[in-house]
Amino acid sequence: MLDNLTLYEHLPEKQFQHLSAQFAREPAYRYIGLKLRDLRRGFCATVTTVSNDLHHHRGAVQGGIIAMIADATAGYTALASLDVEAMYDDMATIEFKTSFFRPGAAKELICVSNLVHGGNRTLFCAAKIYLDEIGDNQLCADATLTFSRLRSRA
Ligand SMILES: CC(C)(COP(=O)(O)OP(=O)(O)OC[C@H]1O[C@@H](n2cnc3c(N)ncnc32)[C@H](O)[C@@H]1OP(=O)(O)O)[C@@H](O)C(=O)NCCC(=O)NCCSC(=O)Cc1ccccc1
Repeated sequence: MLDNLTLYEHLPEKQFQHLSAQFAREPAYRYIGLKLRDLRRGFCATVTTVSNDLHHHRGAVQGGIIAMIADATAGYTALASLDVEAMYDDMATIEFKTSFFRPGAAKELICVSNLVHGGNRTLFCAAKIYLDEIGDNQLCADATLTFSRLRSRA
């Protein structure tokens, strides 16, 4: 999906299984058809098959849905940035900004996200949403997002 994927380490199997199973169960993601494509340490990629139900009146994907895709993908980037010992901690989005460059007119929306900075309590991520394939001419939206780590009480 990306040329420089080797920059990102694979997660330990049990952390990968836990996060990918949780992603697959997320009700809101299932509702819009958002699927996980890759999950590594500090990196996540997703794909959403666009149905007409996601469209606004001009026939492209509604902006809030695009922002949701960025939030979901970056949220899992943040979760996948944690050490395996902390794999049951969670994240809460506390802020994000999304810039829209092109209408979301596509069969698929591909989102790739990476960790920009991970502190003990606050994690900063970036996300890009592409139309159908990854490439500068296909860039639909760009987001920056901030997450607060919720430590597991278990
Ligand atoms: C937790 C914090 C971010 C910071 O709180 P602080 O500034 O330190 O303030 P304070 O301590 O005064 O607590 C205030 C209230 O916060 C809650 N609460 C606090 N600690 C915990 C905790 N450990 N666990 C659980 N809840 C906790 C609790 O209700 C408390 O109320 P209370 O005092 O009991 O009546 C809070 O502002 C918040 O929940 N904001 C909403 C975030 C949100 O909903 N974002 C959008 C969806 S996230 C998403 O989907 C992204 C994603 C994608 C993919 C994958 C993963 C994620």
